[in-house]
Amino acid sequence: MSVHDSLAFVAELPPSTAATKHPNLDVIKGHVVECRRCISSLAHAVTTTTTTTTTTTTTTTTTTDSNDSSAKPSPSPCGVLSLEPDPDVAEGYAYTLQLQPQFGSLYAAGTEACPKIATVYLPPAYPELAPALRFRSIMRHANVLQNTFVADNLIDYWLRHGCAECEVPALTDVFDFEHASSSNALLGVIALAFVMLHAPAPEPPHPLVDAPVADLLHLWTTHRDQCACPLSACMPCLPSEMRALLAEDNNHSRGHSNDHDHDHDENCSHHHHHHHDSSDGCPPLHLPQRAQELILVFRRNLAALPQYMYEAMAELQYDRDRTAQVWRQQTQQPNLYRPSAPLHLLPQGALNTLPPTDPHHDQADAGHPTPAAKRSSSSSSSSSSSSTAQLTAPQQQTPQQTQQQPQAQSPQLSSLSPSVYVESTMWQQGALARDVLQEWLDPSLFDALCSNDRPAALRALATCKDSEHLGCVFSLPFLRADACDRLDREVHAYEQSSLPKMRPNSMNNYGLVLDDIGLEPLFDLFAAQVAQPLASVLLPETAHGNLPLDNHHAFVVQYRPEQDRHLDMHVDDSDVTINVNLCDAFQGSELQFCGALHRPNHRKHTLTYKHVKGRAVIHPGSVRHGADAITDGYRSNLILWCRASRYRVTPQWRQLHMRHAEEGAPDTICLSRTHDRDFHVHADDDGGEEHHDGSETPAEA
Ligand SMILES: O=C(O)CCC(=O)C(=O)O
Ligand SMILES: [Fe+2]
Repeated sequence: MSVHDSLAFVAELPPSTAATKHPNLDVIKGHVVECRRCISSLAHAVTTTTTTTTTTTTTTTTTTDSNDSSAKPSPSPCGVLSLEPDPDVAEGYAYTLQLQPQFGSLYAAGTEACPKIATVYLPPAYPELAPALRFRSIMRHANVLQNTFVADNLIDYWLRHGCAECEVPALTDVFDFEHASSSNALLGVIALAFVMLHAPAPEPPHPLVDAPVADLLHLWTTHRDQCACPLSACMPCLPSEMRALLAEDNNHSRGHSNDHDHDHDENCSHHHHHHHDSSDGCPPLHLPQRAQELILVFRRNLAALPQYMYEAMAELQYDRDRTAQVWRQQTQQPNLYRPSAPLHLLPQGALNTLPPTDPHHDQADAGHPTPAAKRSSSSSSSSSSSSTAQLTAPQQQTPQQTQQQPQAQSPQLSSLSPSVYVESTMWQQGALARDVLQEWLDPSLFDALCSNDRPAALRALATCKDSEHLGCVFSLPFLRADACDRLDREVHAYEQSSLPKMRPNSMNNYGLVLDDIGLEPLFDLFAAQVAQPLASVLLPETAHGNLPLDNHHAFVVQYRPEQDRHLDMHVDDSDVTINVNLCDAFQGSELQFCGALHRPNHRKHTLTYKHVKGRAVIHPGSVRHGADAITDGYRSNLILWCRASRYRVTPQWRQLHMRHAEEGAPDTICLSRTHDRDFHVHADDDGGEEHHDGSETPAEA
């Protein structure tokens, strides 16, 4: 089945589905079978099975085959579509779509069939949530559009245009998004996801391509000069420059008001590309020649934008994989790197009952060199050409082979040995997870995680730093000192390589995204096995809803007096943040905490924290914080932003993000130069600190 064909699917809904209903919840199960003209059939199928419980549905099915019961689906299903209530979330508030491997996966955008079943978390149909917004949140949580900004109007365009080549109708023709039941809307959105992911090139043009000149100018002149979004990239000159250009012209040609031009433009929309040409009776828009030229360039850039975004998305993933692969061959610390594999959560207490990785392993756990220490202590170099070949070798090994090898290979293990890239099944057995965690974690934390009464042990280990105000910033021993050094060394080594460096966010010029250099699996493990239990024991439910921390962003930040010195006040794009100090030979650079996002105490100071090597601070991402300027030495910290994708689609999460009136004047220390419009009203002085672009934290905007 070609990718093109895979666009088409139809849901065969068992008649029984209408029976099991919650008033807010439509349970749909069906087989996805290969078929063209599918979306409309799907729309019809869903509409007819859900209308019984949906009083608000006014969906008008414009499809012609709505009564055509003879349209038999193909006998060979290519996947299973199952929209079910998420058991972990309040009834009706999340859905899961599962597709069988051969159907491909929303996770595997632009690639061939994904080897595992995809699960996509779908938000509820908030009536007030615009379809574009809803769609974007789905795509974000499906990891499809991460790191890619997609303008709402572009999504609206896709909603309205469908995909002619794929015989996918405009989804707004099929679904009444504004009034549809949740299932209707969600399925429409899923359909749209498929259109987007599989639509053959060329991509639909940016909807602004055909926008009236007056609209383009309005957008342009009201845009922020320093915005780093793709729309800015399309503008051939800064908004302020365009404003100046137009103001200059206004002095010459008064009498052509903008309003008048706008009306005129709407009526003559077919002439957008030729404003200076008034052959059909539309009077010309009076613009300086230079502005007209720039508008044309703007249109051309806009037309290229969707294609550019798709390519950027695919390239991003490709580059990331490639960089990680190259770096893994060069690094002197390969024991940092582990294979990518699905993680199976270990139940509480499981860590201490698991067998060691190596059955012949004669070292006890505590007080002995860890497996990694042993491996690296006997390092000798091997040629990089052989390591290249070896890199892929472990994947062909069976678990038995892997288990039989360590005894024989142990003495010759080099830093480039493939044996460190342990067969992925080892992760699933949990044995490797145990070894890895032991290599990294402070023994007290490791023991607490292994404890039979894990919650009590973790609680005893953590110190609440802000009990008076919030009770949600804790500190605890986290990494072993040698693990801090190992990671810091690795970041330095990588810094010296010529490989591409992704900075953690727009507020940092130094530091490094660790997920990009091959450490993603390691931090998957951290998120699941360490952050998760800590968060559920220490942090209020409002941080993450006690839902799986299934997504993360792992990076290192670095401060030196002559480099990045401080970090402006901000909230993290995380539900739970773990911030571990790797090097504490510094002066200043204290971490300041204020209240949680949109809460009355948002800009009230709550806590000053001084980092200690190996210790972590754990806090909800929504708590405002920032780092004071460093005055001497060097500080580096590992930051793990953990996200619970399923929490972010709940009403509880939305509730948390509702704005509350502030309590009195803000504390100066809590002011954010980049996020507070009233910064200069309250700030004592300008401080002389450099400006940062705060695009890290759009939630504050
Ligand atoms: O410097 C620190 O300890 C905090 C860093 C931080 O908050 C961030 O990178 O989001
Ligand atoms: Fe932060």
